[in-house]
Amino acid sequence: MQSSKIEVRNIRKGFAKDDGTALNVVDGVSFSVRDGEFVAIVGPSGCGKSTLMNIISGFVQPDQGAVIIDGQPRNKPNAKGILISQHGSVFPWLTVRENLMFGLNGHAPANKAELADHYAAIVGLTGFEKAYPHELSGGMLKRAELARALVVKPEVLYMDEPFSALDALMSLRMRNELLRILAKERHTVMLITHDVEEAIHLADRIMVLSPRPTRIQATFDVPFAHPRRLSSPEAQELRVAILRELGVDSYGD
Ligand SMILES: Nc1ncnc2c1ncn2[C@@H]1O[C@H](COP(=O)(O)OP(=O)(O)OP(=O)(O)O)[C@@H](O)[C@H]1O
Repeated sequence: MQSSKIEVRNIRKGFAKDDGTALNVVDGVSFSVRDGEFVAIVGPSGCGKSTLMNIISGFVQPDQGAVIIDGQPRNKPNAKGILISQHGSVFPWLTVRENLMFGLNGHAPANKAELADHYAAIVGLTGFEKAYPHELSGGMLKRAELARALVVKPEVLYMDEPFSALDALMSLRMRNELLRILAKERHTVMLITHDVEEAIHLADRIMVLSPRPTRIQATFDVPFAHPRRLSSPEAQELRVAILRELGVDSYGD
């Protein structure tokens, strides 16, 4: 039997509104993620996806419920799980290499630099190790973010709309890059995305969240081997089924 890497148990979360009433956001969400599994979460805008991800990665405390990682309750972030958010997290005052070295404790400085350059190379940033974030294009910045997350060898990668700021072509390139890296270095991944196609391209399983207060409305396995052909009838059928759950009629199916 495969072990559970992440267990999310009946999470509930609300926020206090200015008028003193409560905004109920997450309304009893439970699921588990296997070690090495890639799970994508899609849901309507504002339903509570980021709140749920922030709770699972330990940045926000739930009002009720628990997150269990490797059998241990999780209530604060740690280096075993890295969150890549849509806002980005590289330090603008550090170079690419320095950003990558930042999270590496317990290594000699020369080893840190070597590791940093290795991961810069993995994401295709060779030659830009000494560049500052403002000198990079949007796509390169996302690569730097990804390298910064991977260099600490996280057991879990939490990705909240990581490629949403990129144009369609660059986003597709980044997905392929991510799949290439994951084929070499297996991580457990949780991805939040608006993009159903992105979820079908990348994930082993896709959970559809309901509108706020959110619950899991449907779960779909993605049983297609990589590399995936998103234009295949099976992938298109899955896309239509997921969009239907999201209340969107798709044409051309
Ligand atoms: N710290 C907070 N304080 C008050 N309200 C919050 C807080 N964080 C989130 N919310 C509210 O919770 C709801 C869900 O927000 P959240 O960002 O989790 O949704 P989302 O599904 O990720 O949205 P989007 O699809 O637009 O990225 C929103 O109505 C938001 O205003």
